[in-house]
Amino acid sequence: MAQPTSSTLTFPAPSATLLSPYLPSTSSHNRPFLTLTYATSLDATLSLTPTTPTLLSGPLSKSMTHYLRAHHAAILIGAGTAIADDPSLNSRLEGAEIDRQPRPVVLDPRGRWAVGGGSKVVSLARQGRGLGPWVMVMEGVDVDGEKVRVVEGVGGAYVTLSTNEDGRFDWKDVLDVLWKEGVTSVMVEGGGVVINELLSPRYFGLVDAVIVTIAPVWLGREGVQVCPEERRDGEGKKVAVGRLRDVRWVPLGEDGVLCGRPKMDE
Ligand SMILES: NC(=O)c1ccc[n+]([C@@H]2O[C@H](COP(=O)([O-])OP(=O)(O)OC[C@H]3O[C@@H](n4cnc5c(N)ncnc54)[C@H](O)[C@@H]3O)[C@@H](O)[C@H]2O)c1
Ligand SMILES: Nc1nc(=O)c(N)c(NC[C@H](O)[C@H](O)[C@H](O)COP(=O)(O)O)[nH]1
Repeated sequence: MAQPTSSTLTFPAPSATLLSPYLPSTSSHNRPFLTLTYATSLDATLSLTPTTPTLLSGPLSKSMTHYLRAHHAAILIGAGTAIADDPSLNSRLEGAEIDRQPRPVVLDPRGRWAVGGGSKVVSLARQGRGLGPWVMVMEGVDVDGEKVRVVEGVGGAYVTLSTNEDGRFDWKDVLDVLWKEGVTSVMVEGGGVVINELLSPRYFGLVDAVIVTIAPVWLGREGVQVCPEERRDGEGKKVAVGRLRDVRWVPLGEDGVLCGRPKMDE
């Protein structure tokens, strides 16, 4: 079988069938269906360091990511990933025309992401191969006018959102903004801060599906690790944060893809 190229990826139908129960369904709770997805090493690490783009997914699981992107209305990342990776945030799946492209959303409360004409996401939007990004910033932050011009020039927007005392958005507010803009599903791709926050006891219940690619490699210390805040019962005893139910393992090349629906332990 031909290896997928970076511009036109295909995802085999039998694998797509295995993933189908985890794809977004009509939301029954007035917020977008939220899929949390990422690739991790055998030591639960997302990247070698916070600023080192690290390819973990093999060709087939990379195609899966683009298949998933084409099945969500939005793709969301934190500013750390936007800065470290200069990601494309579009779907390069064969046949994913502009009407199947997800809306890129970046949580960037302080407006740190240096989004400019040379950013991949902007350049793809200019070519009609992706949508302009929505950048969520905190109230009162002074965003450079040139960045606003570039983002708005490709149909994106800077969106202001209130923060808590730690300068963080409440995920319910983030989802609320997206829902009001007509976004019915969002694929959250990372990075570490975002993933660990969504897996924390406070937000665990917001995640509808988890799809994790596990690559056969160890990255060692100093990487960005998936390790959410601990959870304690009424007596202060440590308990598991939660687990996945309706679990399915999908082998994709040398990677294993774990799918499930999160459930917080009673
Ligand atoms: N393997 C993978 O699947 C994968 C996926 C994504 C990123 N990565 C890697 O992860 C690394 C980056 O991870 P990271 O943890 O440094 O950054 P991150 O992408 O999680 O971004 C963190 C930043 O996002 C913003 N943010 C996140 N949650 C917020 C909230 N609730 N409210 C307000 N702002 C919020 C803040 O600015 C925060 O500093 C990079 O090396 C990248 O390559 C790997
Ligand atoms: N599925 C997956 N496998 C990986 O090995 C890896 N490093 C990421 N990382 C996710 C993160 O969001 C990256 O920034 C985008 O994967 C960049 O990829 P694009 O240019 O958008 O295709 N994701």
